[in-house]
Amino acid sequence: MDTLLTTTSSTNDTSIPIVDFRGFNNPGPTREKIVADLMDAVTSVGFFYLDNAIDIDLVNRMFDLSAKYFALPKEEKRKIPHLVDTNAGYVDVGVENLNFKQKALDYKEAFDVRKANGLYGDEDRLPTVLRDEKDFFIEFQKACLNLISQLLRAFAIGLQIPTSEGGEDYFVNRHRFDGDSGDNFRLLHYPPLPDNDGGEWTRAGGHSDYGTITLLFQTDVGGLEALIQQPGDTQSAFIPVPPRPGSVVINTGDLLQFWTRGLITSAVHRVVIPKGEGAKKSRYSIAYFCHPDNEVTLDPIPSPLCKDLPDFKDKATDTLAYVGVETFMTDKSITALDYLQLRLKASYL
Ligand SMILES: O=C(O)CCC(=O)C(=O)O
Ligand SMILES: [Fe+2]
Repeated sequence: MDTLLTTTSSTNDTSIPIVDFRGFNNPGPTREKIVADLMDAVTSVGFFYLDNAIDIDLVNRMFDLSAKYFALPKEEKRKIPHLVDTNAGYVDVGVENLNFKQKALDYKEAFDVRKANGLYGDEDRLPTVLRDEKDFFIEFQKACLNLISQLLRAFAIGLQIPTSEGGEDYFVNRHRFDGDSGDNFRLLHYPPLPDNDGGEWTRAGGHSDYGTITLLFQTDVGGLEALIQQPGDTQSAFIPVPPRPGSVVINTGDLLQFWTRGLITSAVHRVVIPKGEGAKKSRYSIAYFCHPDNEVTLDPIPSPLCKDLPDFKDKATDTLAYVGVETFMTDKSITALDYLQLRLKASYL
């Protein structure tokens, strides 16, 4: 599995912005440039690659562990089934369909760990292979959370949140490290399609992410695509987000879109089955879905950049209509936890 992050795909032919995070921790012109680049990326595309952001050895080790977990017999994995109430446990093939409007089901399996009750979730609901590596598991999640808190600061700076409202700590104060939230750490495996299966499958149906931001680690097998409207184009189209070795893919989720009245985009994305021989290869990915503390609401934030924007309902509804969840928009004061549950209930069988 050491070769997982060596890839022959190229990122040259994608319009996904690439941001170098080196130097973010020192206030000054480099940091200002990084913040401006991030804001450009999330207000246009909602997806970007972040270079020099996380220790890639940790990521490779987590992929090794993930492969070990998914290699377990199905009966073993099914002993800890996913429960929607806690959003934790094993998700079998076809059980979660990220786009319930489309006919094709998601040919993937996943293991979800929640942040409540400690970083590693509910220990008694961790399979032995993961429990044996508890310290590493926590170290990895801490590395993700550390990167996330830097990004949350970057967005608060970029959105010019007034000091009286918490300034650069605005989002960090609502994503407390030890708070209970919908944070979800997810190992994903897209197995090769069996020959002559006859079913109608995709890898992950088109959807937007439900939280604040998502960190996504990919291996050498591509297939991730984001729905984007390029400058000058009248319509959106899916463009590839190929693996970029050493880099993290980051996308902004629905909550940032609601909070900023649509200034920040929550792009619809999907994972398609590669054509030809590629379909015979497993794809592994790892996601850290960052959510605010459960009680935070979807109301707009105090940013001068979005205070005069029209109600974001139309733009947000566009995204949500794609997956069929538009009705709740009449009530923006629902909490992040309510919203998460609404989206989960819509996607699980
Ligand atoms: O596996 C991937 O690359 C993306 C998965 C994804 O978008 C999700 O689980 O929300
Ligand atoms: Fe996603």
